[in-house]
Amino acid sequence: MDREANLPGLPVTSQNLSRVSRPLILSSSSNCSSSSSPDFVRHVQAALKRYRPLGTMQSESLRPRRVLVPRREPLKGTDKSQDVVSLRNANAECESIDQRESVVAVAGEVPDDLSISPPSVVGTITEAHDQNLGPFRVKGDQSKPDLDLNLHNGDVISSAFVASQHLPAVDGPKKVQIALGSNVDSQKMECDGSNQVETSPVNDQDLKQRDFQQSEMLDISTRSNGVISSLLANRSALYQDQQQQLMEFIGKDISQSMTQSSVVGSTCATTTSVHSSSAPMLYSATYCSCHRNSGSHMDIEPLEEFKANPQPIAQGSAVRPCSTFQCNRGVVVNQTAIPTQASTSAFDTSLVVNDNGSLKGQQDSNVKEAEQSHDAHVDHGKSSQFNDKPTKVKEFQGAGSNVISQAPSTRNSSSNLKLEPSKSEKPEKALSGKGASVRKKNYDADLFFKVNGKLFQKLGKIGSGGSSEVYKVISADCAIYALKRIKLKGRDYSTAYGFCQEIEYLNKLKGKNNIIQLIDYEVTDKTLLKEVMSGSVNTKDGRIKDDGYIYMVLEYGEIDLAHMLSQKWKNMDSSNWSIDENWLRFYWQQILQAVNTIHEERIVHSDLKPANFLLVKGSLKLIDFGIAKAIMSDTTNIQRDSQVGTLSYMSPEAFMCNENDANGNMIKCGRPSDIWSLGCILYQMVYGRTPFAEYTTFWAKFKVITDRNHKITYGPVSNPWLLDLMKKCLAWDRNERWRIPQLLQHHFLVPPVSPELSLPRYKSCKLLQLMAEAYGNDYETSRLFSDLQQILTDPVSMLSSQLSTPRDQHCELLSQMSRLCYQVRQHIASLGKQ
Ligand SMILES: Nc1ncnc2c1ncn2[C@@H]1O[C@H](COP(=O)(O)OP(=O)(O)OP(=O)(O)O)[C@@H](O)[C@H]1O
Repeated sequence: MDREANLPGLPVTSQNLSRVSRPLILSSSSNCSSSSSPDFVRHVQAALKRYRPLGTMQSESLRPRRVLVPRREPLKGTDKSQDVVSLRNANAECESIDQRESVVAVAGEVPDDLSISPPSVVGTITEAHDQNLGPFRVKGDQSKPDLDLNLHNGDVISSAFVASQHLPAVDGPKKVQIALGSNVDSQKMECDGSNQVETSPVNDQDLKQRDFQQSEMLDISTRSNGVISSLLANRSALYQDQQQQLMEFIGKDISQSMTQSSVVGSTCATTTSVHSSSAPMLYSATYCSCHRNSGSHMDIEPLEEFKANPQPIAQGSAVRPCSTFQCNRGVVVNQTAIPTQASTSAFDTSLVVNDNGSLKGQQDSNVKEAEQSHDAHVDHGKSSQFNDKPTKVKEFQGAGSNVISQAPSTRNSSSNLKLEPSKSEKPEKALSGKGASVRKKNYDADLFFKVNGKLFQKLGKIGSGGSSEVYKVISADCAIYALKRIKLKGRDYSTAYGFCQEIEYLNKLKGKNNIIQLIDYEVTDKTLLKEVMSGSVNTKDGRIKDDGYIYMVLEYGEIDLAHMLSQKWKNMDSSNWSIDENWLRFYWQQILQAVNTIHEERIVHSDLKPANFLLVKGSLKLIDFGIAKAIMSDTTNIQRDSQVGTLSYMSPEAFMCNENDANGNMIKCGRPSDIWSLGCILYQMVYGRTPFAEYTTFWAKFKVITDRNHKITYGPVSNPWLLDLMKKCLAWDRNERWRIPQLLQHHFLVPPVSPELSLPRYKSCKLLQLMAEAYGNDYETSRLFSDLQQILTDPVSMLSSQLSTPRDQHCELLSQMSRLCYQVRQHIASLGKQ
């Protein structure tokens, strides 16, 4: 497809030159014809008349088509001849990319209650992770130079063509025509074989295929239908309306220049031409917005200062391959709506990209929804030039150091790049309940999250929990994070408070290296956050009606324990499995340490399960404090309104929370409840299933777990200390469960030396020494002695911080001692009988 050979070069005219300085390159047909090749314009008009009946606009917009016809024009004051620049799409590349993209969401959660080696689950996550780790290259049509993408499976992938290699040396301004189809499934769009960027004369067919999707965009065809003047008037009005909004938003007096731009916009009317010396930037915009939203229109508009002070652009400043950057691990990231240095290129600063990536022809109607959900295809109104530009520049210039700049891409070049203001610059409602202000998105919400003004590009969905979606994202400085997004709308207030509390806990736990670290967060409903943070939470009835999200930027974890476990079991030959004790010790200790950290902070997690331990750079870290509770200073338990947790890991008291026990005391949850959950996790690590996995319904589980006489079955294990450890955690009576400091000293983690060698340990207690000499070879007796020894010699480590007063703690120690003495007595007695 070398149609560029056929593209007639435009004659170099003074009008062409002057158009370089025209800010909004939205010249009317008449302007076009006067300022450009008359033949060219006639072509355009003829084509539009023939192929753009108004009624077909939407249906035609279904077609993701074409067309980049960048045309070089000389700079003002230069005498360089025009060149035709061709940009190509590579459908093969698109296919590759999209195939990978379809794998994005594979890393979902595995069931909490993992049974041994469920292959499908294991396979899914493993593949996802493996693939994530393995960058691959997508080579497209070899005839098309330099498509060289490093991609991550599961990532939202942006391709980058090295446009500069498609382009002749850029000597002057370029004219670019880009058509983006829309209304098409994005993947289909991107793979659509017709999505070729053709370099061609602007012929009828091209124009026919050009998609003018947005009603407020001036469509040339409407002009051809004789309504141009009214549309122009509308357009001008709309544009002024936008300006008004912007002015309100940024509070600046830009009325004069805005008026000017409005005038320019309206008189220039619509054309799909961009004249700039910085064509790469245009491509960059094209490329960016085309990513995923292949069917998008893009409106490009010059920045205000450019309009106000049109300058020809020096070539050197024009070619700034900054639209995409390649970050570590081969992730290609585009820098979509991120203009670079404002000062260097008038074209840069002139870009306003409206990426109306609606899939099914939705326009304004879907904006609200799209804004609510970044997953939806979104209309991206970008008004960066007026107020957000400095921020954006600041935000992303920081990325430079780690970035391998690439020339702009034409990958998704089925763009319809329109150079006019558009109503599609959708306002983004500030999501606060009251006083919602209107601001405009200056980024592609389909590709980016903005948290506290910082952009994070989506690389893929990691998983979703009961209440959230978690994405892998990359920041401007190329750091990978997990971004947890919780939708507030429709939730009851207490749940929403809980989510905000998670932020509170994570803030409190900052710097603790076995807790996932919160990098940044934003609660769009400021009132809600304020209430939680100030502790003035009055549980309101009803549900949250306003759109609102909680965004949490977190350290990124490679894999969670649930998936590690299923992988482990998958790798074992199930007929001949035996647990790897060192592996178990290694991770069990980390689990204990993580939970110890929060217990020391008087936080009960309440939802401990393998999926909530993440492997971050080789260490397990605890996540998901969504239902965690702080223990009030005057108690050892937390108050819960309802049963919470994940069934398979819920303690008996969590099931019976707030009920009365046999003595009429209210059953409460506290740290022992977490210990029970840990016992379930340990059990699962040992046997590959949770202790009550065979009871599948809620009621069956409820019944058996709350039955104190139910005996948990333990399969044989080679190490009796391991068995003992599980029993210590899964004692039905919460007072009998060991606390974490004890568990960290348990002989499974700290194996005892042989009885003879351990005798000196008992030196401090003659009674124990005597007993150990007599019965030390018996496993159970030596275990009991060991526990007794610990209470006697190191009671401090046994003190439970859950007990508020020293007296309670002493009583508890004595109770434990008497229980142990009783057990020793019983056991020794039984030995005599054997
Ligand atoms: N920091 C992170 N890094 C990588 N993956 C993460 C991270 N945080 C969460 N995930 C993944 O997302 C999943 C859901 O996260 P999380 O448990 O925090 O959400 P949730 O909505 O609170 O879920 P739940 O239903 O368990 O309460 C996790 O199981 C994990 O696989």
